[in-house]
Amino acid sequence: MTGVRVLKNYINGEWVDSQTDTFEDVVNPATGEVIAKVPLSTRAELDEAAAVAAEAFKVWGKESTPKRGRLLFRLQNVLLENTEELARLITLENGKSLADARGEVQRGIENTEHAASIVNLYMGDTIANAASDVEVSNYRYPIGVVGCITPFNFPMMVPFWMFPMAIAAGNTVVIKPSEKTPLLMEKIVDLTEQAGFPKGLLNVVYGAHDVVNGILQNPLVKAVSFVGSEPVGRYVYQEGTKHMKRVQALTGAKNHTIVLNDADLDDAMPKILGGAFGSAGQRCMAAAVLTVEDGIYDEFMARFVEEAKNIVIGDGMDDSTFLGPVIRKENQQRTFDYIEKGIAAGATVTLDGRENIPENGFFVGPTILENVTVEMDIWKDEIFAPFVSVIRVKDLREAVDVANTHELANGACLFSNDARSIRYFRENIDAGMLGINLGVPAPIAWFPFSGWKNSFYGDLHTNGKDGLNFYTHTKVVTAQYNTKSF
Ligand SMILES: NC(=O)c1ccc[n+]([C@@H]2O[C@H](COP(=O)([O-])OP(=O)(O)OC[C@H]3O[C@@H](n4cnc5c(N)ncnc54)[C@H](O)[C@@H]3O)[C@@H](O)[C@H]2O)c1
Repeated sequence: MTGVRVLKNYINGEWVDSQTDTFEDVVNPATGEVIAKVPLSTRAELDEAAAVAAEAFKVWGKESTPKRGRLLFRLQNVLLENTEELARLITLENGKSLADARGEVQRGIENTEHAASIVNLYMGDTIANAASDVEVSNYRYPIGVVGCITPFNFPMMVPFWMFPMAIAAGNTVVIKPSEKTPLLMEKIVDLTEQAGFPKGLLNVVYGAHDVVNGILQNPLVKAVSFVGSEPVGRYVYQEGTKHMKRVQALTGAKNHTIVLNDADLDDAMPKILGGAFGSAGQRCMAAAVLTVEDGIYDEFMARFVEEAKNIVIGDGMDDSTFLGPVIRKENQQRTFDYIEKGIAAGATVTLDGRENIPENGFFVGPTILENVTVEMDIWKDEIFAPFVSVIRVKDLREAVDVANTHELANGACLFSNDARSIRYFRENIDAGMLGINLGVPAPIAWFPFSGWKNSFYGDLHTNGKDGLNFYTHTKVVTAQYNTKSF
């Protein structure tokens, strides 16, 4: 393993070599070049990280809420000083354009700010007069060690949905970033050290199935926050709850974007292109299916295809790039296979992502298939690539029915300026995150984020006040003070 840097676990404030004999390549998807090796940490290393975090919790769990908030505000400041370096690191290992990476960094910073702010406001509630002379208070306490498992597609934003809020609430953390994008977490750890994080507060191990099982089965881990694909999220939820953990699992998506006859195409077009092809379609809010109303279909498609053809493909490091690569060669091949599956099932390829792509790296051009039906795999499966399935619908009702047929109901978008249509959409669509005249509604730290049906398993969502609730448990104290005798 000469020449390529090998990442280390981060346990109790120290970088330590993994004793594993299994490593994976960290690859720049724009070039195929191996840029580092990541260990698949052993179960013993995970257990050690959990034990260290449990020890650190004995102190951190008793710290005052202002102190916890201040630590996170310090982290926020350090992050603000390093935004460009963070964005470049995201692009290097994930492939997304620098513009997308910069946006991701901002959202991570906002999540830190939100966690730091909210913790002093929402750690309990009181009813002063619940009954005659009776006061009821709901006190919130941290739950202990939190396990965080994150995906490759948002190596900064998703960890920041989790660990700042967990730490603000008084917990300690073992985080396992995706083995495909581990470099960003290494940088984040450096920044937490600069911010003054105490030893053991945040620990990092790597790997996939074995180490995730370690997190799910270790009795010291009290809650698990997962974001990733549906099959893995389902497993994490089932295995975690089997081991009596509190689990939230945000999983896959197949978001439908509805374009109605009255849509303002000048406004809608760049947003839909961004939703479909931004971050190479590797977003849980990607516009994977377009349902377009009959009356505007031809005009919309003519413009959409023409503009998709003009998208600049290349290394995300180049500021002019709009569409970077997908994460791995297998993902590229899998996407090409879906084009063939679509053709075999009767769909029409309007724009073929196998054509006009750079030779090196794992690129897929903007891909558009028409005449798609809900029986086809290209509609059913989350392809997670710059691949759009288009369905012509007769009206909004049909569009909503199509979207509601899908089990991966993370988000949905509507392009219309008609108030009645907007209300019908909002009231009848079965999805968690809605965009009105927006291609992709970005997660906002101050609001919950999660989908419906199989896009989310668990009870309490990420972000917003729900985030704090997930990382705490309550003591409700009912007290009678007998003040009547005063
Ligand atoms: N709902 C959301 O908010 C949201 C946000 C971001 C990403 N996602 C989803 O994440 C997916 C893309 O990320 P990904 O490809 O990294 O997901 P993934 O499910 O392959 O991996 C997610 C995490 O699980 C681990 N993992 C992988 N295989 C495992 C296994 N067999 N057992 C245990 N752990 C395993 C990975 O190491 C990683 O840390 C997409 O499905 C996307 O929709 C969802």
